[in-house]
Amino acid sequence: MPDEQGILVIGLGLIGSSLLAALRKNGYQGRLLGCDRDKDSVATALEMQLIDEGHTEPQAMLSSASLVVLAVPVMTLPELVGHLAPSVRPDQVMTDVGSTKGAMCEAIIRRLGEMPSWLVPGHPIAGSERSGVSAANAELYCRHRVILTPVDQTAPTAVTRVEKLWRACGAEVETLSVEHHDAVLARTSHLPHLLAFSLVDGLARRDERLEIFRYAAGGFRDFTRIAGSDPVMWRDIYLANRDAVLAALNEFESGVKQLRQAVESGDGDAMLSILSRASHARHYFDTLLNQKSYQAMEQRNIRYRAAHGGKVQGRIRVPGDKSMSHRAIMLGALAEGVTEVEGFLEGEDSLATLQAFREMGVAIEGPHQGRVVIHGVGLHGLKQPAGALYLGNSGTAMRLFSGLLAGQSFTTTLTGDASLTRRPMDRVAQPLRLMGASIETAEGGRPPLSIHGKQGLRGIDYDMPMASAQVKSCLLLAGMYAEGTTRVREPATTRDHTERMLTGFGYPVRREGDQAIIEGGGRLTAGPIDVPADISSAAFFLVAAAITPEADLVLEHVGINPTRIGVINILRQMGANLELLDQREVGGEPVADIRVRHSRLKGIDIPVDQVPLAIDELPVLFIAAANAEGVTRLREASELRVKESDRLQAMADGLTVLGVEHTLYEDGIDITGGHYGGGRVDSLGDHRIAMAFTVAALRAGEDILIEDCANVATSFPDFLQLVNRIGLRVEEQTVDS
Ligand SMILES: O=C(O)C1=C[C@@H](OP(=O)(O)O)[C@@H](O)[C@H](O)C1
Ligand SMILES: C=C(OP(=O)(O)O)C(=O)O
Repeated sequence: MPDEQGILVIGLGLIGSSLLAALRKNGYQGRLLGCDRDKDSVATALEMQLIDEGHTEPQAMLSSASLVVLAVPVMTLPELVGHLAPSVRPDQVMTDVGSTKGAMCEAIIRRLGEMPSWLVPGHPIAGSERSGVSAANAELYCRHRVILTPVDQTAPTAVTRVEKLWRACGAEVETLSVEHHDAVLARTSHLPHLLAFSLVDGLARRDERLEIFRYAAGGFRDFTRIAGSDPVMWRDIYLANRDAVLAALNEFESGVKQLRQAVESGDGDAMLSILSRASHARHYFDTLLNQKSYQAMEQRNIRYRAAHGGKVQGRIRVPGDKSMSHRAIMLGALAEGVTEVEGFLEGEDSLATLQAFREMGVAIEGPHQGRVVIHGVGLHGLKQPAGALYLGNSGTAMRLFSGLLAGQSFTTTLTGDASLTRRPMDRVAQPLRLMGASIETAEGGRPPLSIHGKQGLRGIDYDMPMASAQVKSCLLLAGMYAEGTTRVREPATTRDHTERMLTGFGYPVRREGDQAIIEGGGRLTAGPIDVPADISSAAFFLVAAAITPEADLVLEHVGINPTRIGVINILRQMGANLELLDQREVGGEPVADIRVRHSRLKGIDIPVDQVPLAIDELPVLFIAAANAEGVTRLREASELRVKESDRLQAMADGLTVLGVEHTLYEDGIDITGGHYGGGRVDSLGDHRIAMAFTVAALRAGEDILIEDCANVATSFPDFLQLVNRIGLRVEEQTVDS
């Protein structure tokens, strides 16, 4: 709570009186004072017990408060500040709530010569089309943003006191410069209001009998709700923020022009490209608003509480393969024709890839229940995106994009979240430079990456220093744009989805021993893609069933590409009871239903050739090892240290918490199986670590709390529902951090 000696709110409209209501409700103990020129508003505020004392003259109450909130219209604010300034004491602080800041500050400077140090310009981003003291709402600021725009003269202590005021009402406080605030608000608030006013006015004037209102459907209602707002207030906003509003209007008009052209010429693809980009952006905005996206959730801690024990029984299908989902969008976008994808993974990683192609002008329908339709633009049809492409948490996306963007005629920048920004990108930047690409990285070869177009790539012979399907795929994609032949040699077999899918799209990739070979200058032809369930997601359930007495589980339609089945080979070698049922081939990829039952596991030395084939499944295989008899040894797995987290360290730390005996090495780990307990482990924001420790709870002596699990949404959005469905008891807790 603010430690103010009385808070005075001048202006008892919705904003001012809601602030009073919120302070009252949240337990502010000092005196609340209110002032409004309209004496009825003062009387109502007293009656509603929003204020302890009220008046129609601000001067009369000024000395009784240490903090004053000026909740009056923007146009009258400079005059009021000028009028009160001579009486302000050094211990007093004032703030305002106006929705434009630049013109207000200028007008105050004109009156007073400079901005007073005690005035903190502010703007709560909250409101409603309702107005007046009787609409006061104590929740109005809860989880809403308040933007403060202090200037050079503003006293930092004054800013801190105003921040405290708003935080006490549940608001999130942020600071922006005056100019930045006005430009952002012009786009996000002033422009939409202007459009709503104009649309209703235009339609209503043209429709004498006001038929539109009789037949207006939800769309009209939703779009025009804000046209009911206070006209005087909005006139003042447009007078005050003229230049920024005009700039926003210019951008809007050029967007409408594009859409108009598409409608006029009947260009369905152009329409779809604009509409689907907007629709997706709106849904994305919704998940941010509802705190559903992991990026929004990252601000808070999503914690899993996994009860110890539980059973594993049933028949489930885990979501689509992440590696194939990324590649389906990429090749579909670059193909000629329309690609229909089934089984697409609607996780944040593959959605980031999808969004990036929309930003490069590709029309994509969906995803809807795993179905995506991509209107390919051909190998040379991508358009330069307006800004950097944000690839979230996805190493696969960033590395594969590097290859295909190196072949474009425009320049792009690739960025990602905090985890991706720590991951090594030199492994792709260096060989791409050998092909003639021009790529800049941040220090240490980390993202962001800037990839300059028009470079004229040439094929190379490349010996990969590490077994990485991402590097191999990056170079094969660049190889399509290169002159001559590109050969990539891998030190151990890695997943070959790129090669298979390219071949499926009519672009041949040869295999000679340990080399994948592609010729430049070909083309891709669209075709349907059926993405099987992801064996990396299935792995959590394979281990869950293998370690749990009486378990019997069937996982449907799982991809069992030979370059991905390390987890099956390793578990079988440990003695697991796995059956591959109804093996079949779907769209060039082998698929099976996998039945797993409990059996006694024994420790093994994991064969090194299986490491790349089980690279993402190793964390959960450590849990199998913790439940096996004897020691399981892993070596030559230092790649685990450069994934979403340092997975060797993250797993070792968690195993220590549970009391599982182990020894960590630079490139591996020894784990001795046995009984273990529970405790609080940290996933370090890594989805695979979070899910591995969830599975560990099945055999733990006590519950396991897993911190920082929002990231599970990147690869396995329904994980919690599925584990609970088969018999684990895991609940999600949200902890504000
Ligand atoms: O090509 C791919 O789709 C992937 C390759 C692997 O990475 P590396 O190539 O870095 O080993 C794997 O860990 C990642 O989850 C997906
Ligand atoms: C390593 C992984 O993904 P990426 O490299 O795409 O971030 C993973 O999913 O485990």
